Amino acid sequence: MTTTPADMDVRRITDAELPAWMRAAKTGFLRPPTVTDADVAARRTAHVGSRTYGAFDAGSCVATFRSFPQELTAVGGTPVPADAISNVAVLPTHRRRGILTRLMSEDLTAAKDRGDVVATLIAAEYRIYGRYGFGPATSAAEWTIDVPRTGLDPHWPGPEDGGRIDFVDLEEIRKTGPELHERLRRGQPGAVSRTDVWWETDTGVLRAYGEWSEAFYVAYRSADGELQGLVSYKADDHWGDAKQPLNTATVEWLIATTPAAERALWRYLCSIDWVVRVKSGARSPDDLLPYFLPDPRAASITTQTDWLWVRILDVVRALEARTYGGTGALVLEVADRAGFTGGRFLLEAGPDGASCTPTGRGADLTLDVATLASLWLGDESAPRLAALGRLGEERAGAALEADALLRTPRRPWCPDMF
Ligand SMILES: CC(=O)SCCNC(=O)CCNC(=O)[C@H](O)C(C)(C)COP(=O)(O)OP(=O)(O)OC[C@H]1O[C@@H](n2cnc3c(N)ncnc32)[C@H](O)[C@@H]1OP(=O)(O)O
Repeated sequence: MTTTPADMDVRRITDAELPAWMRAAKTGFLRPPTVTDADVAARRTAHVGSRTYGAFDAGSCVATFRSFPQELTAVGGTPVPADAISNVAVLPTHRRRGILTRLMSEDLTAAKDRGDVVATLIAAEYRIYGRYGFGPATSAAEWTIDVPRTGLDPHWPGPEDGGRIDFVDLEEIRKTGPELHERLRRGQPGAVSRTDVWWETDTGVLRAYGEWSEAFYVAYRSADGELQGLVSYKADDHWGDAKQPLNTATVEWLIATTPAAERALWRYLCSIDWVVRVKSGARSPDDLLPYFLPDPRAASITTQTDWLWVRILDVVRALEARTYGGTGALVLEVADRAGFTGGRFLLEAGPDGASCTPTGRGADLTLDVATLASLWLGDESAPRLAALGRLGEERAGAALEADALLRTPRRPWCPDMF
């Protein structure tokens, strides 16, 4: 007889259950399910501070879910506490019986009780998370650069601006990377905090996710010696029939705190002997990258997708945490089926911040909490959402006013996958 979630044990796992939990997670993600003692030891370290849930049917682990504390940068630079969700999997033998719904409900309820302002995740498929109040809040684009077509001078010996570019070893990355990333994410709406475990995993200290191979790490320092950019990249080994090198360099991540550092690092990647293609990795859709090239068409977008999904758990704190593009007032009627944070709110916003209070005034705009997430980080256009029927305009002109307040001059960006 098919069991339902009500018959199952849905709870935090014990330490002894970690190997079975990992096997279920790998199976759900269609990865070879083998789990070694070394994998378990690494995962145990990686999970410190996490909330690791499982669903058990007659004692065997059939679903996995994990959340951990994170900070998400709001527009204007204030970090808000987030419940970051990852490792969501239900075995194909147990799908579509409501197990994810039960796990999500437990985790979001706990996050709300803890005082997290939002929950965050990167969705495997578009249609999974909207029903739980998540909306796509940032997007990502990946460019492939055809290096010979860029028009860049192949004789380039290094930055013209007095800065320098050097290889960096793993120890140095572990030392300087976190500090540079902190500087970046505090000024980048949509960016999330990186844990020590992230850096240890990236640099091979912690091998919790299977195979690891060392990337090339390169730093850009400005003329006065300040570290302003880091890139991690790998290269393949592809040669043409007539022994021409046709290698592709693939960026694992590139973080930069100034346009000069971005320019220099992309220029560097396009100057490596043997490399004829550079794949940029997931960038902001309005990244400067193509316009660093004399011929921007040499960089074509090869992937464009939604990226960070946000579930607002506290409308008042979320709207008060950010800054706005102008001064104005709007009444928002926010529907939240799950009951965490819906209601009618008066938003009185200005360039330095806002107040958001429950109100009895008539609504200017009506929207679902998931739609508010798409507006909150400044990525979406309110008139576009109105045209799609996702935003109800109760007062003529309110969508345009919302756009002027909420949308940002540069699009938000989350550099991380988690
Ligand atoms: C943050 C992350 O970790 S992203 C990774 C997510 N994991 C995966 O994609 C791995 C493969 N997929 C799975 O493991 C599972 O299918 C899950 C986790 C996506 C869904 O788990 P389930 O237990 O089947 O979900 P559940 O039964 O609670 O579904 C709830 C509703 O969502 C719908 N739904 C669930 N998954 C999907 C999907 N992939 N596409 C469309 N609808 C979906 C169900 O049809 C159901 O709708 P209904 O309420 O109208 O009947």
